Amino acid sequence: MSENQVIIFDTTLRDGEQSPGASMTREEKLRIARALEKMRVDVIEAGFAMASPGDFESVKSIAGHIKDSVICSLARALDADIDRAAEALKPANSARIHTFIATSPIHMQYKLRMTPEQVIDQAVHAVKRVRNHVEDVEFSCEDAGRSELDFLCRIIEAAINAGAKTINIPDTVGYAIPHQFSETISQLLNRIPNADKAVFSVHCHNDLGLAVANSIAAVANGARQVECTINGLGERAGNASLEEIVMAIKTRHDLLNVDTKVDTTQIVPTSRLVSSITGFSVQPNKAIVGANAFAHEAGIHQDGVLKHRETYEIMRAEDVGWNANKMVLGKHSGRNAFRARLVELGIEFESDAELAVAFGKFKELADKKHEIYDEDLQALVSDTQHSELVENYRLVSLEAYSKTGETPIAHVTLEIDGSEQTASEQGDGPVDAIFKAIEKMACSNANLQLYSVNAITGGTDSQGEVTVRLERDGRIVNGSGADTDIVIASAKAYINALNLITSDAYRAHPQAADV
Ligand SMILES: CC(=O)SCCNC(=O)CCNC(=O)[C@H](O)C(C)(C)COP(=O)(O)OP(=O)(O)OC[C@H]1O[C@@H](n2cnc3c(N)ncnc32)[C@H](O)[C@@H]1OP(=O)(O)O
Ligand SMILES: CC(C)C(=O)C(=O)O
Ligand SMILES: [Mg+2]
Repeated sequence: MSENQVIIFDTTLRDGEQSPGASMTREEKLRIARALEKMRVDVIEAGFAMASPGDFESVKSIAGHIKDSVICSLARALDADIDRAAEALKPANSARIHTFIATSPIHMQYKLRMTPEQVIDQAVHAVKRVRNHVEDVEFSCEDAGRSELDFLCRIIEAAINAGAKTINIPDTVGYAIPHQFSETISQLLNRIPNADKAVFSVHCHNDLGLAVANSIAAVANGARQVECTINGLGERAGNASLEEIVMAIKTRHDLLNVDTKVDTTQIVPTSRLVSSITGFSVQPNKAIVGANAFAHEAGIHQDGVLKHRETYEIMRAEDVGWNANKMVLGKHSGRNAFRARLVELGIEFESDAELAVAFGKFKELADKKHEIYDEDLQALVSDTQHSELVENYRLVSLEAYSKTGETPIAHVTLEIDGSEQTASEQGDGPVDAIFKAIEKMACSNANLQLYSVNAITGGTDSQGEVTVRLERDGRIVNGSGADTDIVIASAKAYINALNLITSDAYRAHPQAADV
């Protein structure tokens, strides 16, 4: 292995599963292990064989099916744990046993109730026991982040002499700070006489939100294995997230000068798999795999990205498994992104003035809705492009009232040929009452043939698009109206149909009447 390669040790199936509520079945673990293998993760910690018969079977099953990654089981520094791990790993192509014991004063005194000398003896015994089963021994100093440096040097030297090939330095409770943690790694590598006989690894927790920063600081100072989990799943605030570690190493190769073997295009599919199996959703602003990680809504950013992607992106969405980056149209978007999206949808404006009108309507809509979808744009543009239509009827205001047990009533004010009129009507529902009130003023004698409502997009803040079909003297028109308020959308659609059916242009070209 090149000295510039960082081994990616995934512990989603062991430490990730220790996250309360994240327990997985054997089949689920196997699916995730297959995804990790496809991603070319070097080592998969498949479980803790001693923990339960189910975990034993999971480790065994993964060991039997996964051939391209090393399969590992955790074991306390106890013969029974180590033998159980070895049993579960029998079917593996390449097996590793990861044995550990706590080395911090607080853990040794209160949890293990052992002296430091006893802990060293037990660690050495455990490493030797593992060596009776497999060559590939990993030894961890649990709570190394709060352990004394001199003691770490002593126990690690002894563990390497006993046959440990990987020495893991966990920051078990997420206590470390990057510059301090990197100093610890440097000191260990410099002071332990046989340090060159083992790969130094780190395993950081995220209690202070520093798991990735600490891991990267350690890599910069000589650590060559990082233990991490998909989506940062793990005990309490989680472990260092695999996707962040791998992409930091890839993106800042200029600074770190190391590589991993990971196929980064598998990151997003694997993240989704872990999220769907555990039910732990990924927050939208999560680095790399969050829904917004490659999305831009701000007009200035969108403009920059459209002109030159790297102005606001340090990675390519496609490199981590997204289809592409995303321009989200919303209230912070600008004209350039608006126009670009419309061009993609095959919609072009004849003049800048027409674009300006549509953009104005878009901003009004964006103030009411979180996100504007393609269907919203299509409805909005079709509204704008029919604006050459002579508007004999214009909605000024409406009020609709409905209450259980009472007949709905609507008060509508229209501008008809320039002057305002108001009418009130009752109906079977608020929409029926509105249509009756409009008809009372318009006296179009048109027949309502169709009324349909579509939620343009999902969510209760979605725009409703209403279609109203009117017929008069054999002429049929479809009017449409869109609004976040479905009752207003209905009135707009009816009035649009009235304008169409009374328009000379449409009278001259009846085939244009369907919009
Ligand atoms: C930092 C980490 O993530 S460490 C891994 C944590 N993961 C887990 O604990 C998940 C799986 N664990 C389990 O299923 C159970 O705890 C088991 C099966 C391992 C052990 O269960 P039990 O035998 O009932 O013991 P229990 O969990 O109550 O206590 C742990 C015992 O292990 C001892 N112990 C803890 N770590 C080690 C170690 N590395 N080496 C040796 N003994 C240890 C404790 O001192 C305690 O011993 P005691 O019973 O003599 O006081
Ligand atoms: C078992 C060890 C490596 C661990 O998970 C930790 O210390 O956090
Ligand atoms: Mg851990």
